[in-house]
Amino acid sequence: MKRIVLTGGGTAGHVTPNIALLPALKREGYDIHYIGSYDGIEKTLIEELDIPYHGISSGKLRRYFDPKNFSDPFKVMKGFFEASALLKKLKPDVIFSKGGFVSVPVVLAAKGKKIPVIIHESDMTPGLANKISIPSAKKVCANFPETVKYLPEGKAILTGTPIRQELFSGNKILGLDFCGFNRSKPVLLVVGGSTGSVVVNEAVRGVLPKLLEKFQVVHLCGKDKLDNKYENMQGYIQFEYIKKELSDLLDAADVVVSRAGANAICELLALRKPNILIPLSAASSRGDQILNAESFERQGYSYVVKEETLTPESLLKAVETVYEKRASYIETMTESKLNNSIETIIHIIKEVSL
Ligand SMILES: CC(=O)N[C@H]1[C@@H](OP(=O)(O)OP(=O)(O)OC[C@H]2O[C@@H](n3ccc(=O)[nH]c3=O)[C@H](O)[C@@H]2O)O[C@H](CO)[C@@H](O)[C@@H]1O
Repeated sequence: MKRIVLTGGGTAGHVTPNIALLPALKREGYDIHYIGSYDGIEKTLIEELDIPYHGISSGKLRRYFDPKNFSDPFKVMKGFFEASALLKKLKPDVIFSKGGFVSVPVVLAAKGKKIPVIIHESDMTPGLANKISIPSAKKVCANFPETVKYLPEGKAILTGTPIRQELFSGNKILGLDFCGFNRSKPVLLVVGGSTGSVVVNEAVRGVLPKLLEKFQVVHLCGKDKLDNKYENMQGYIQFEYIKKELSDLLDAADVVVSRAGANAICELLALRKPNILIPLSAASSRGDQILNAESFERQGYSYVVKEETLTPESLLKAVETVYEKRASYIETMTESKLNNSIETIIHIIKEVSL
C-alpha cells in the first residue's frame, strides 16, 4: 500500500484543498497521514476526519519586523527535526503540500530523505512558504494560468484547485432552517475568509438595517468576532466558522460577500454564486487577494469592492447591483471551463509516487 503525507496549515485555505483530495486518495488505496502544527486550525479540521495527525513545531517566516522574528526561526528548525523524525518513521512514498508555514520544515525534511514532493499553489503569485519550498519539489500545481510564469519550467502544471465535493450537495431548505430563516426573502451570505475579517464585519454591520429590508443575512464572522449586540436581530444570524453545514448555507445563498482567498473564490465560481469580493489590502498582505479578485472581475464572475472604497454604503450598492444582475453573473460563471482538479492532481500524485 502506498503512503502519502499531506501537509499545510495556518489558515483553513491551506487545509480545505487537502480535505478535498481525501475521498479520491482513499479510493486509490493510499494510506494517508497529515503533518501540521500542534495547535493550528489544521489539527481541528483533520483530526475529526479520522486521519492520523502528527504535530510539529511551527514558526512564521516574515518579511517585516516583528519581535517573534527572533524566536520563530528556532521553531522552524525544531519543526524540521521533528518532521525528519516523523518521515523516517512513516516512510511515505510522496508528500503533498498545500503551503503555509508549517509545510516548510516538512518539505525540506522530505528533500533530505529524497521523498518526492508535490506542491499546490492556490494564489496567483506563490506565497513565501511555497517560494522556499518550490526548489525542493518535483511538481508544482497551479490554480491560475498566470501563476505558471512564476514557476520553474518542467515543474509547473496548471491543475486548478481541488474543491470539497460535499459543497455541491447542499440543501437550501436545510440551510434556511439552520439559520431560522423564512422561505420568502433572499439570503445574503457574508464570509470574511476562514479567519473572519474585521473590515468586512464592520461594513456589513454598519448597513444591517438597510440590508435586512431586502435580505436575510447569514454572517460567518470569524473566531472571537461575534458581536452579541446583534444576537436577537430578526433575519440576521452570525457564526464564527461553519464546518458541515457550509454546503447548505451556500445552497441557500442568493448572493455572497466574501474575501478573495483563492479557495473561497473558486468554490463560489464552481457553485455559480453571484458574489462581491473584498480583497485583503496590499498594506496587510502581499496583494495576492487583489490579483485574485481582479482576475475574477475581468472574467465577469465577480463584483469587486476594494478596501479603500469599502463603506457600508458602497457595500449596500454592490449587493443590490449584484442581486439585480444575478442571472447574468450566473450565466457568465456557467461558461467557465472549470476542470475537475481532483482527478488531475490524483493522477500527478500516482505518477510521482510510482
Ligand atoms: C489572511 C490570509 O492569509 N488569507 C489567505 C488564506 O485565506 P483563507 O484561509 O481565508 O483561505 P480561502 O479563502 O482560500 O479558503 C477558505 C476556506 O475555508 C472555508 N470556510 C470558510 C469559512 C467557514 O466558516 N467555513 C469554511 O469551511 C471556505 O469554504 C474555504 O475552503 O489562504 C488563501 C489560499 O492560499 C489566500 O488566497 C488568502 O490570501
